[in-house]
Amino acid sequence: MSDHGCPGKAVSVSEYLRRIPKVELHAHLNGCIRHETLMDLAHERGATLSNRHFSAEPLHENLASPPNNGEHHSMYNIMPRSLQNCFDIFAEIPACVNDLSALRRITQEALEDFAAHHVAYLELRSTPKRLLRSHQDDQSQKVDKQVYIETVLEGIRDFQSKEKERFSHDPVLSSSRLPIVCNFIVAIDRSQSLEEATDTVHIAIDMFQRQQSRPSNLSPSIVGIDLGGNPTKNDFRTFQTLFQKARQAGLKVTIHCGEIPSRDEAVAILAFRPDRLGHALLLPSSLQKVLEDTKIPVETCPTSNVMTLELARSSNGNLVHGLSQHPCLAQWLQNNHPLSIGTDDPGVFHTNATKELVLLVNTFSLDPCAMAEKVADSVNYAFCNETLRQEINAKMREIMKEIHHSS
Ligand SMILES: CNc1ncnc2c1ncn2[C@@H]1O[C@H](COP(=O)(O)O)[C@@H](O)[C@H]1O
Repeated sequence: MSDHGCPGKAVSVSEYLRRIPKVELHAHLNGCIRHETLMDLAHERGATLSNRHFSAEPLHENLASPPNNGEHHSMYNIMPRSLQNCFDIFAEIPACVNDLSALRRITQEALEDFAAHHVAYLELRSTPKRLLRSHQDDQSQKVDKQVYIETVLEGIRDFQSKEKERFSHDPVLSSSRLPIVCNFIVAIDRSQSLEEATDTVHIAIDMFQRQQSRPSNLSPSIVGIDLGGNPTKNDFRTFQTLFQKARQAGLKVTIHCGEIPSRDEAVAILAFRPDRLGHALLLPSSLQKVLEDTKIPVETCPTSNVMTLELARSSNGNLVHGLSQHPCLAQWLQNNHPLSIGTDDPGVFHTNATKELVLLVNTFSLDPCAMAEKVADSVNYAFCNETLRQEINAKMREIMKEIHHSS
């Protein structure tokens, strides 16, 4: 171990980055679905998934010339995942996740996967939908969007109590990671109508206000509202008064921004001063300056950005090469802009919370310990209350010390 408490050569950088406690603030529930789960759900529901996007082959077998060194397989990705491909994929998922049991399963598995990568604090987001109670039910039997949110919250609560139970019986587990704490962000899909979005925001405000009357750090909470979905559809300004209303009710706001060049919309988003921004990629330089001056935290998602901006096309899917072409990350890192590092859609982009950090460290030759600090700092941009923030922060620092001692 070196003097400042960071690991020496006892563990590899990727193993060190796997062990450290993480904060995930940008993950879409239906983007987290495991490949096998999607296949199972499609099979059970008689849905057909397109071969182009859901090939059953393991990823590296799709490589034209797979790299020899196994360690580097995960740093390549040549599945077609342009922005359009992503939204084609999202259009196929509702036929598979069409009932509450599927929703329960994907919620449990998403938490399991983040916990396996030592995520200590997670803000999961999802667009509430009208689903069937059971996929065998008649199409007319759909439950409302509030039941969708309640089902996800219940799934989180169940997972957290199972974690608590496991941690109380397993001292090895307790010394290796923290039990995951998860809150929920209600997502608005911008391709939906204003009427649909209004309905969702009203449900979110109503549930949020009821939750305020019985505060608890043990139960998952609705903490914020997000605008996402296909950026070529609609505009933030269509929904702005709704976001204003949500903010007045006390919900935090995060907005997807700059996934395609769209100057006027970006001006309006920045003037609104969201609590966080998703991606913030293709802003004109004058607006990048506004972003940096206002210090609005950015939820950056490295693999997602490389794929949707198609930055690895010329390098046979080499993510490190792709990320080195990122329009703003190098500058944000250099200027110490507030960042959280997210997976976005781990099921779609074949990524996980560890891989995102390895990719960043490899691309920008970062010190892994400085990376760990940056990740821990990002709890400061979480939408949770101060008590919980401080509690998680303190626990993360404590377990980081233990990891440094044993590395
Ligand atoms: C690739 N970058 C992205 N940009 C914008 N929106 C995205 C996204 N990735 C995911 N979503 C949004 O999240 C939904 C899937 O999860 P939920 O059904 O809500 O759980 C997508 O349909 C889209 O609206």
